[in-house]
Amino acid sequence: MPVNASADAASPTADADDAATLPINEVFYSLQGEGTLAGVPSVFVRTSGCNLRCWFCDSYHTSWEPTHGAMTLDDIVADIESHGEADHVVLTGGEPLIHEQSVALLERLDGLGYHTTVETNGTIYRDAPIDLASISPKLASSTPTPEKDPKGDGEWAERHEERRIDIDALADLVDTYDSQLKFVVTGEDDLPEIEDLLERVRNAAATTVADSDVLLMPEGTTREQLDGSRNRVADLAIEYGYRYTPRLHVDLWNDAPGT
Ligand SMILES: C[S@@+](CC[C@H](N)C(=O)[O-])C[C@H]1O[C@@H](n2cnc3c(N)ncnc32)[C@H](O)[C@@H]1O
Ligand SMILES: Nc1nc2[nH]cc(C(=O)O)c2c(=O)[nH]1
Ligand code: SF4
Ligand SMILES: [Mg+2]
Repeated sequence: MPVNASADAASPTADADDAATLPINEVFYSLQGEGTLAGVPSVFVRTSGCNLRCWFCDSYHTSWEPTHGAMTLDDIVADIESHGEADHVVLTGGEPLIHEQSVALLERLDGLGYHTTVETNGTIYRDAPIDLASISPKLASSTPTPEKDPKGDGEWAERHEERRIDIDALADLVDTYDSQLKFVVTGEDDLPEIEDLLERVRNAAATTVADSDVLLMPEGTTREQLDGSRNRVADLAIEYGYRYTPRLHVDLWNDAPGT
C-alpha cells in the first residue's frame, strides 16, 4: 500500500477506463535492480511489444518474440495492490510508451499514491504522471547486425538504427520529468557516442542534465557475463565522471524469472 493512499483516491476517469487493457508479459514484486533507486522494493509491470530490437535485450519475450495476455487496468492495479508492502511501481517492457493505455495506468497509480518509474528507451514522449523517467537511449552497439541477431539475419538492423535516437523525445522527457539517463555499456568504444549524445540532448533541452544523472550500466544478463563486464564499466564511470549502476537483481538472483 502506498504511504499516501486513501480510500477515495481512485482516478476520476477510472469508470471510462474500465474496459481498457494492456498487453502484459509479467507482473512481479522485487527490488529495483538498476539506477538511482536500486534496492527499493517495487512492483514491476512489464508490457509486451517494442519499437526497437536490441540484440542483447534481456526481455526477449517482449521484443523479439512478444508474448502476453491482455490485462484490464483494474486487474493490473489489483495485482499491484496485492503486494501490500510496495509503494513504488516500475512500468517497463518491452517499450511501455508505445501503448497509449500506459498513460491511463500511470494516472490510476498516481491517484492511488504510488511512486512511478517508467523504464523507457527514450524514443517516445507521452504526457503522464511519471515520478522518475528512467531513460535508456540505445547506442550503435545495440543494433542487431546479422552477426548479432538473436533470431534472424539482421532484418531489423535498419529499422532499429533509424528509430533508436530521437533527440526531441529525449529533450521533452528530461524537460518534463525527473530523469536519469542509463546507458548499457558494452565497452569503451561506447563512450564517445554517449558524450556526443549528451551534448545533443543538452543543446536541445531547457533543463540541465547533470553528470550525476548519467549512469553507465554493464551489459549482461547473467552473473557470469557481468563478472566479465562490470569492473571495466566501473573504471569508465570513474574516468569520465558519470555514475555507475549495478544490475543488483542479476547479482542477487542471476537470470531467475520474476526478479
Ligand atoms: C528490457 S528494457 C525495457 C524498457 C525499455 N525498452 C528500455 O530499453 O529502456 C529495461 C532495461 O534493461 C536494460 N537492458 C536490456 N538488456 C540488457 C542487457 N543485456 N544488459 C544490460 N541492460 C540491459 C535496458 O537498457 C533498460 O534499461
Ligand atoms: N529487479 C529488477 N529491476 C529492474 N529494473 C529495471 C528492470 C527492467 O527490466 O526494466 C528490472 C528488472 O527486470 N528487474
Ligand atoms: S528497447 Fe528495451 S525492450 Fe526494446 S529491445 Fe531494447 S532493451 Fe529490449
Ligand atoms: Mg530487466
